This record gives sequence, structure tokens and C-alpha cells, in this order.
Amino acid sequence: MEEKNCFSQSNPLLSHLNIVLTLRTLASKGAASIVRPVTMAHQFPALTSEQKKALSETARRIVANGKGILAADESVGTMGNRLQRIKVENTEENRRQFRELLFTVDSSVSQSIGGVILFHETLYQKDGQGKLFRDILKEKGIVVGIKLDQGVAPLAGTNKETTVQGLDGLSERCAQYKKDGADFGKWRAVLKIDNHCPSHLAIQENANTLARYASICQQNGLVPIVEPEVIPDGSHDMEHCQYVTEKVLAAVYKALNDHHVYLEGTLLKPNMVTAGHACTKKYTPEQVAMATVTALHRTVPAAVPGICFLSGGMSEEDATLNLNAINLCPLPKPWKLSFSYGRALQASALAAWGGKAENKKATQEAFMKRALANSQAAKGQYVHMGSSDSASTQSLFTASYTY
Ligand SMILES: O=P(O)(O)OC[C@@]1(O)O[C@H](CO)[C@@H](O)[C@@H]1O
Repeated sequence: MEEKNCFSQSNPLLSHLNIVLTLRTLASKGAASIVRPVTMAHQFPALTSEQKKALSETARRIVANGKGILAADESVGTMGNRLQRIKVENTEENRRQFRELLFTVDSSVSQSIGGVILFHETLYQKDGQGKLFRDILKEKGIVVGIKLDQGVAPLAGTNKETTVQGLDGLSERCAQYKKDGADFGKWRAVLKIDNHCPSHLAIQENANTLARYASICQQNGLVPIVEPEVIPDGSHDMEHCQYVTEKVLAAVYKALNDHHVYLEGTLLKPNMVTAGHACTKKYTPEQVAMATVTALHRTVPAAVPGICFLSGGMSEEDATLNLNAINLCPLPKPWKLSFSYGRALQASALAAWGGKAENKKATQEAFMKRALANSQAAKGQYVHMGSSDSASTQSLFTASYTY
């Protein structure tokens, strides 16, 4: 029989209905066995099996054996805020110097760090001997990633909510970055909890934009890190954060499916489920872990190989303790649960550095300590040793951290 005539592709709903009706008719005539239902995806495959294989291998490599991600992709402005805290001027050379210290630590760091996200400028920077940072990282076996979003833009008619810019020309940028050594990308969408927030519009718009970005990344051989961050501003309790996080993640995975994104070749970078920064009620790491894994369990398909949390202004120590509790949480956890921390991997290293070359050893030791602690936490093996230095327990919260 002529399948093409039966299953018109012009309207997916009609087409699906046609398949069902035709099968029923044929079944009633005892002819069902000669018909194979045609699925849309197989007719217009988004990726070849080679492309899928490469994407899923890269994604799995980044989160293998307790590895996580160093998010060193702060934009020039965000890095300026970090440097201001330690009274260092925000120049290209100062940004380069600090990042050189992070990337030139002992190669044993590759047991804890599987990927590093870079900002555009950093992808083309070199160390003091003239070697490209990206080559230094690759030689350590670390996968190089690139920040692809171009910041937020207001959504008119909402309570100061935002969408994300950067889709125009994204395919060309991805192709160039791939040639220049990047194997994964990152796109951060920001959702907030407030009066009428997040709105239906903000949830749908950001989910769709993330999915479009993810599709473009995969077409260009980059594993997309999908980051829908529910920021911690506000006095809401943890239960409310869980409710919102579930709504946001459910919308994101619906959009990823609509855009034919290959989930095995993606990573998710969500917020942990916590109370708002100004909430007076305090929760234990075990409570945060239960709320977080419950939300993920309800919304994130098991096909996703890894979930790498952002640190969202938690202190270094809290980010590690919560991740450890998440990995010990007694619920099914079909994905690797790891980290993609910016502030929670760099805060004590930045404080130790203070912009002075003679602090190289202390800076690198501070970074290695956090990398190792988080890698242990990603396996549920972190043991908190009682005495914590003040840098690691300091809150790293920044209000309205929209970019
Ligand atoms: O919350 P954290 O762990 O500090 O940073 C998470 C993060 O997505 O937000 C920053 C701003 O876009 C990025 O530098 C980083 O990758």
C-alpha cells in the first residue's frame, strides 16, 4: 500500500489522526500486520547516528566518574564585579592572569574537572609562554566549552522579566567555535520568583529559546548545556521554589522535545531547590536534596546523561554539602548529579590571589581544594572536616543576578 498518500505531513495533528484511523480500519479488515506506522522523527531526522554518537560521548565524558564543570565564562562585566571585591582592576590582562592560574594547575585536576566553560575572550587567550588556554585544557583531557548566550533583554508587559539574546547568527558562531576547539556550549536563561513571576510568557519564551539554542548547537557538533536558572532572590520558601522549578523544567523538556533535541547529547544546568535568599526559614542539605531530586525526578527524562548544578550565590561549602546530600538522596537518580560552579569554585581562589603573582601557589591550592571537594560530593563521598576557612563559608549571593 502507498504510505505517503495516507499520512499527509502538512498538519502533524491531522497526520497523527490519520495514522490512528487508518490502522483501525485496516485492523478491522485483518490487515494491520502489513502496515508500519510512520513516525515524524524518522522522516526528517535532525541528526545522523554518527552525530548523535559524538554528542552523547562528549556529554558523558564531561560528567564521568565524579567530574564536573568549572564555569569560568563570566562576561567582562560579571568578572568586573568579582575583581572589584578583591580590589583588582577589571582589565583584559588581569582577567587573563587569574584564569591562567586556574587552567595551569596540576594535571590531576582532570580527575575532578571534566569541562571548562570559557567566555569568548578567554577562548583566544594564551598563558605567559604563549600557549592557548584551550590547548592547555585539552592536553589535560578537559573538554572546552563556550558561553553562547548574549545576555538578557526585557519582556515588555511583565514584572521585569527577561528573555535571552543571541539566536541571530548563532549557527555561524557555533561553527566557528567548533573549529576553534569548543565541544560544548552554554546558554543561561533567568527566571525569577516574585509577584506574578515567573509568568507563563517568561516560562514559555525562555524554554523555547533554550530549545532553539540547543538544536542549533547540536547541528554544529556542540553539546548544549541547557541552563534555566530560577534565581534565589526573594523571601519565598523552599516548597515554592520546588513548585516553580518543576513548572520551568517541565516546559523546558517539552520545548526540547518539540525542537527534536537529542537528549542523550545534552546536559542540564539547573538551580538547586532552595529557599529564597531572604527567607527566614532554614533548611538542611538533606531537605534541599530531597526537594531538588524530587523536582528533577518529576521533570527530567532519564535519557539526559548529566545534571550539573549552578551554585547560584551559595557559599562554597554549602554548594558542596548540598551536592553531596543530593547524591546521597534515597530516590531514583538515573542521571549523573554533578556541578557546573562559577562562584563556588573560584571565590576562595580569587581571595587568595588578590591580584598578586606571588600568591600563585595559594590560589591554585584553594582552587584544587574546591575542585576535589565537589568531585567527592558528586559521588556522595564528601566529608566535611569541621574547620572551614572564612572564604569558603561566605555567602556569594548577588541580588538580581540577571547577567
Ligand atoms: O551561579 P554560579 O555557579 O556562580 O554561576 C553560574 C553561571 O551560569 O552564571 C554565571 C553568569 O552567567 C556564569 O559565569 C556561570 O556559568
